[in-house]
Amino acid sequence: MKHVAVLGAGLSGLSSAFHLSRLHPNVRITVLESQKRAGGWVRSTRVSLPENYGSVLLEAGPRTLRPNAQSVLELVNLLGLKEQLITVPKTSPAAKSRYLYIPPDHGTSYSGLQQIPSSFFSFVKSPLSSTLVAAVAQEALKLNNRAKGVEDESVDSFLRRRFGSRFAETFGSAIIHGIYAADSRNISVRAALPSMWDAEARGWGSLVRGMFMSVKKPQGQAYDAGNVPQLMDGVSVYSFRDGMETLTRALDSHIRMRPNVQISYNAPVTSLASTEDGFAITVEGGRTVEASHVVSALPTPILHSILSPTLATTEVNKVGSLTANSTSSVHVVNIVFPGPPCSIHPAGFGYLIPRPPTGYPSTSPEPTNLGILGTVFDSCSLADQDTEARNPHAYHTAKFTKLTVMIGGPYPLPQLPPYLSSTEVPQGVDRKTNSLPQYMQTVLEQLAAHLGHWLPTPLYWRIVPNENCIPTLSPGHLERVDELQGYLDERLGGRLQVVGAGIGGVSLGDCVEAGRTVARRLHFQ
Ligand SMILES: C=Cc1c2[nH]c(c1C)Cc1[nH]c(c(CCC(=O)O)c1C)Cc1[nH]c(c(C)c1CCC(=O)O)Cc1[nH]c(c(C)c1C=C)C2
Repeated sequence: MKHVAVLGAGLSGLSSAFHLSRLHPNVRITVLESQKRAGGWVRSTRVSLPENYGSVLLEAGPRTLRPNAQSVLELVNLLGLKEQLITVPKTSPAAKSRYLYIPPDHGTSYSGLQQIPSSFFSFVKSPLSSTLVAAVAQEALKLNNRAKGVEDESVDSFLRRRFGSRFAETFGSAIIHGIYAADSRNISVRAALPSMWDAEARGWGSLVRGMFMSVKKPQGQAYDAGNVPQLMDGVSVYSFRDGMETLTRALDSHIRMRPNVQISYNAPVTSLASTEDGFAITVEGGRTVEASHVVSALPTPILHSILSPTLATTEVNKVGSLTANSTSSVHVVNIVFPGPPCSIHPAGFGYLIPRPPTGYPSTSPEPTNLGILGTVFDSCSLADQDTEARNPHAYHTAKFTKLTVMIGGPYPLPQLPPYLSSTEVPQGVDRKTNSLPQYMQTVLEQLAAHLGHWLPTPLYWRIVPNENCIPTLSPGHLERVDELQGYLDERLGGRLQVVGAGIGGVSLGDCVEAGRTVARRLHFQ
């Protein structure tokens, strides 16, 4: 019997195991996960609030999905999750109103929270419009300035080349903070913005021209999504009543029930060696698993560390690209304030903060600047996760407001306080000093400065350190992936497949799609 070992039970590993078990019911599948749970960076927790505030659903990682990822809609259908969906309409403020926070020392004539123009009214009002209009108008008239033979470049250099430096520094750097928590000068444009790269080529050097030219859409694959795509009509983003972990928990439970799948938790892989007819996989503690095929959904540096010691010196170079990308670490700070969202922040998605004009500090953060990348106004999109806030007028009437501050990425990470949540602070300490840890005091001071007003003492807060959570897909990434997969296919006959955020893209949709594709790519004679 053929036996596939899936390494890692984050979303990519779970999706691989799910689709493998569906497509190949006669193949044995073993999932090896280093942690005590599946789901990787997707973690949703319901926390009880003090007094009579009820409970709140908090996300430590990704919080929303976009409806364009067909492979995720398929999972929603196949796993029976339709009843648990929470959708955010395109007409809601959370979809329409997005902000940039421009610090006073940014070198612009305007500062503070500025709405990114999305309607005629906001366009007339927003000082950002002048930067946008000038950049877009000039781009359409600019000659082709992509140097011959250039196969990739950074998002920053691409946007600078086409839209000018102000646009790249203000919008480009902020968007890349929101997706990769990284410096836009280190992110591959072909990996991050492939449609823009293609539009430039299509429009004889102009993205704006290229956007107006029709593209032949590739024949869509058939996804078994039932009526879920119809439920997504007019939807901007979506999640689930019990948070994003609904998806990974459902995958985990489904896979565990399949007769051909076995999942081992607390089973970190320490070595992966190819043998005559497959692989010998060593798990911490000494257990060896023999498999005919391997799907690695591990972070690429970890795959490198378990694979390279088993290779000959000449071969180690060939898999060197597994360590070519660095990773970003982010402190996710969930805060719950008493009072309705309208008393805390403007209606909208949240805000992103561009890169400082002087660049990122290289040493530990200044006491007054923790390196905030942006803030998400969770109550505006995900209030339905919290019973007490679930009503159409929640923005004005909810008892509490939840938001998330994102810290770190290209900034040096601040030192964590001794207590990582308000419930961990020993009662005596809190009562005596009646104060928050310095870290949280600074977060609240900075947040108040961004929002332009005083903030009440939070009902609850927690800091979740996410070490190395997002790979920085640097220029040349796609080419390196092609070379790596080519080498592995040639050397191992396609029996080792590599998936995951560090290979096929960092969005949840990318991860699910990669698992689906790998199950179709593996052939068992
Ligand atoms: C831990 C923090 C994360 C930051 N980025 C990601 C995580 C998990 C991953 C990520 N964020 C977005 C995407 C794009 C995919 C997509 O939805 O198409 C990815 C891969 C976009 C995004 N960023 C934030 C939110 C709420 C979203 C969701 C979609 C949307 O409505 O646009 C907020 C946010 N994430 C990070 C920061 C610094 C930040 C700041 C507001 C880092």
